[in-house]
Amino acid sequence: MIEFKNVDVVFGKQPERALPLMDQQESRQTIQDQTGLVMGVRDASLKVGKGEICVLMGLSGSGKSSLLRTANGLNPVTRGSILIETEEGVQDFHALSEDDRRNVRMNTITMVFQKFALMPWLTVAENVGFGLEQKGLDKKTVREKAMHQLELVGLAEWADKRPDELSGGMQQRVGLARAFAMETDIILMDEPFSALDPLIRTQLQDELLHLQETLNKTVVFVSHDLDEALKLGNHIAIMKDGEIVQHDTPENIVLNPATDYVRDFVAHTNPVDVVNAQALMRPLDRFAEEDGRRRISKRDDCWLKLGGHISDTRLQYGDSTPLAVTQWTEGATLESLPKQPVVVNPQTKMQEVMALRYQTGHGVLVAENSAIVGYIGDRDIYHAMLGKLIGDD
Ligand SMILES: Nc1ncnc2c1ncn2[C@@H]1O[C@H](COP(=O)(O)OP(=O)(O)OP(=O)(O)O)[C@@H](O)[C@H]1O
Repeated sequence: MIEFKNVDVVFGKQPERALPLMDQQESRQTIQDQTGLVMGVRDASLKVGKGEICVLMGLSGSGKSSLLRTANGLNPVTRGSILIETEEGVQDFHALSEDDRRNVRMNTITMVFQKFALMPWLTVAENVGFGLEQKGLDKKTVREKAMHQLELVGLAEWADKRPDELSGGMQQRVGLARAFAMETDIILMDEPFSALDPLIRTQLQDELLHLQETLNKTVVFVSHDLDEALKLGNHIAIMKDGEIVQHDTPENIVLNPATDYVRDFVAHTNPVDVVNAQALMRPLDRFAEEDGRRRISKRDDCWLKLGGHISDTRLQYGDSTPLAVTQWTEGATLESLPKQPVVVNPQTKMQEVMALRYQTGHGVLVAENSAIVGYIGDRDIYHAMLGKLIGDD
């Protein structure tokens, strides 16, 4: 876990001089004109839990890197604090002694940069093991750990080559392997894929998501690419002029932009690609209960009767025969579906939900841990298409 609490970053001599002006909400330009100081970040608060990827997003100069770099001491914190969960408990990073801070940097935090920063005179495996060697691990363990990480990123057979024999994408994979080899809980990533071709970039994003499934790191990831942010982030923090203007789930960023700046960012995003069943659905408690059934739609006189198991659940229109429901498995062919209501999991993408709605002729049910938790009808789909969040009537 890492938490940024009311972090201000000011560059220049005697940076505290900027604080009163910042508190008066003066603009960056005014602060610079009056003090000669550059405001990098103003009052940024953000918490990233274990297993989460938080993407800092914004235009060039919005303060993403300035904020990220406070998390391992590469940038000063002029005011505010950064709390980091370490083996010794939660620590206020900038209040620590130089030695303790070094320990946190060594054992808890790793950073991956845009440029691969590999040492050309070392082999690939030596590059991956470099930090571990600095930590004082013996040569055999270092080699084993390095090889394990190289296997994870599919580069084991390149272990004894020099970095310049590898393509850019492969070098960045080595960068990832090196970061993961440190086995730290927190990984900071500053535009790690920006220098790569689009195709390689997509592959590395997929690989990062795949690794994250098992490694469960706390990741703070800087990007200026909305598609990348939407794909990778459990949460996205959009920054403008040094401030976080919205910190939210990808779905909410797209469906409920907090300001015009965010709205402009997401204007060309198709919600179908981003929104999932969880965000689309209306939770069950939104539907009135009568005689042990819930009324799903007044217009269609549609009722849901929950059973102990999903297989006992029934959807009924008026007095017609109750319909059994069937669990949808991701990737199954739509054409072979019976004309029967389906149940999806909360992560199912809107695109698929719409296809299922169309194919089955019924609304779509959502289940989590084998219990129905919500329902997606046409109205919910229209709302999302119109950029409104579910339930805002
Ligand atoms: N070391 C520094 N000294 C002085 N000003 C700095 C320093 N680092 C960053 N800045 C300024 O702080 C502001 C925020 O920059 P920052 O690099 O954090 O933005 P960014 O959103 O990461 O942009 P980019 O995508 O271009 O990297 C900018 O005005 C920048 O010029």
